[in-house]
Amino acid sequence: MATMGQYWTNTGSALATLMFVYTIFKQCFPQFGDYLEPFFHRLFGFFNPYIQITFHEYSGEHFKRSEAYLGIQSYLSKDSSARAKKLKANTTKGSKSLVLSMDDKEEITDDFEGVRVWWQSKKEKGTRQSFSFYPEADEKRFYMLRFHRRDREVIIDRYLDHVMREGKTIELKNRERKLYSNTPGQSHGNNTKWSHVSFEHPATFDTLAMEETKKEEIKSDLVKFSKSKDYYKKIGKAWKRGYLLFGPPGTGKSTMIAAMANFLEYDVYDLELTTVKDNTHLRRLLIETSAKSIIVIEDIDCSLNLTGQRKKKEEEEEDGDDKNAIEKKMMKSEGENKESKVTLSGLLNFIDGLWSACGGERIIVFTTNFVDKLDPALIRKGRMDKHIEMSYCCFEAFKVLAKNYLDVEESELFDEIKRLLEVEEIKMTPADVGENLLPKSEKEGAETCLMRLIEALKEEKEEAKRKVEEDAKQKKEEEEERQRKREKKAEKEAEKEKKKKIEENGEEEC
Ligand SMILES: Nc1ncnc2c1ncn2[C@@H]1O[C@H](COP(=O)(O)OP(=O)(O)OP(=O)(O)O)[C@@H](O)[C@H]1O
Ligand SMILES: [Mg+2]
Repeated sequence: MATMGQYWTNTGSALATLMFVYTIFKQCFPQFGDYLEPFFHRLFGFFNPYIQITFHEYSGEHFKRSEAYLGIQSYLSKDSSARAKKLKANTTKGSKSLVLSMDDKEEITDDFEGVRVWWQSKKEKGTRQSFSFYPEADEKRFYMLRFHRRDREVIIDRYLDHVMREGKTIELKNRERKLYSNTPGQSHGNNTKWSHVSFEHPATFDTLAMEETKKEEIKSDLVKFSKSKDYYKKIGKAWKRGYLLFGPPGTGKSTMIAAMANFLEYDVYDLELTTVKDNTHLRRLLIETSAKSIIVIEDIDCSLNLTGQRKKKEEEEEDGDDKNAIEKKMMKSEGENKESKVTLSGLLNFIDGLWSACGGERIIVFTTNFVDKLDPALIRKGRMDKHIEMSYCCFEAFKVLAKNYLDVEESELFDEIKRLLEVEEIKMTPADVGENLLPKSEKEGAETCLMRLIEALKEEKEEAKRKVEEDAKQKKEEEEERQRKREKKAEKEAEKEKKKKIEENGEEEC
């Protein structure tokens, strides 16, 4: 098959001859020039049935590289690296890897719906006359697309869209993902702004300790969401989804968020509500988030006074450890957010108000240790669409951790661990299980670590037993104390009654 280059050489010489004849003719018979020009144009068109489109690297605005050029570069990178003989390797801003593209004057073909097109990478000298230390800066690069004029419709209507779409997908895949936070250091007036670092958390669903079925369910929910742009449009809903992750500390809520972000290749916005000044500031931060991102609010139960009145009432009825933990968290958050005026309704608007639809393809995640303490309005379905309980380590989750930490899939010690977790129902968080499995020195083998875990589980059992006994003892003491108080009160009442009667009798005698 002749390349476009060869074709062009042949056609080019025919056209050059034609041009030469036309120029001579115009010089000899200038009076006929105007009449014959359209005729010559048609003749040129006859010899050259190919149409060409150029895509320049800089389209003029603020020295910004043209989106179309970058899209084409990404699109062609996959074919170029396989087929072009001369390649250029570039690092693009925000890209995590080298982008390979064809070098200048290289040509590759592409086929689409049975139509063949030719792409060429070209450069031309700029028109600037001044001397430059950087001759390259004076060169204008562009891609040239050529196709037969009979394919015009396919190319204009569908192929260019296809190139842009595919190019964007490759760009997104190559981009360096970011972790944003609204830290007080980055402020604008009184309002904090997003600042970012590159997102490099290694957690994945493979390393996440959780039942396989639950993991699969979450993964397919995420995939369904990420592919449902048209569906959300059809049902008239903004393209976003809310997840509520709840469970005790150390059960993997934050790890799950990282796994979700890595799975979908989304950016993460870690929103610290306590540094948000008011609802307007919250809205501004929302508008500044990009699509394909997860917006996270950790420990929503202790973010601001969102659970306010309801919480106070319930806390009065609360007993035991939960109460102390919440009080501590609330006191901490109250100290932190004296300045913040974000309200519950402001936050609800953030999740599903009119502004929440800008950008699209966003996941909002709340995490909490105390799901029962949250206002039902905040977590109802439609706002937080999926509630995921992160729980203590089960045997299946332990096996994932054993594989991650020790590369062990089978061991005689597994039976004992299974018994402790399933029969004895010992509660240990994946964080604690992981800590026990982590080799503490070069010499420690898998068996030592598994033994340590067994000991820790047994200790945990003893500890739990002791705690139950202590709780029972404390309850008993409290009950005795209450009983003593009741008796004391009754004694006082009786004495009062007696005194009253004596006084009444004395008055009668008088
Ligand atoms: N399900 C899990 N799978 C794998 N590792 C886990 C899991 N849960 C906890 N870990 C390990 O324990 C550490 C703490 O977990 P993580 O921070 O995700 O817990 P958390 O539920 O967010 O806790 P908190 O409520 O205190 O924020 C992680 O660094 C991770 O290594
Ligand atoms: Mg966490």
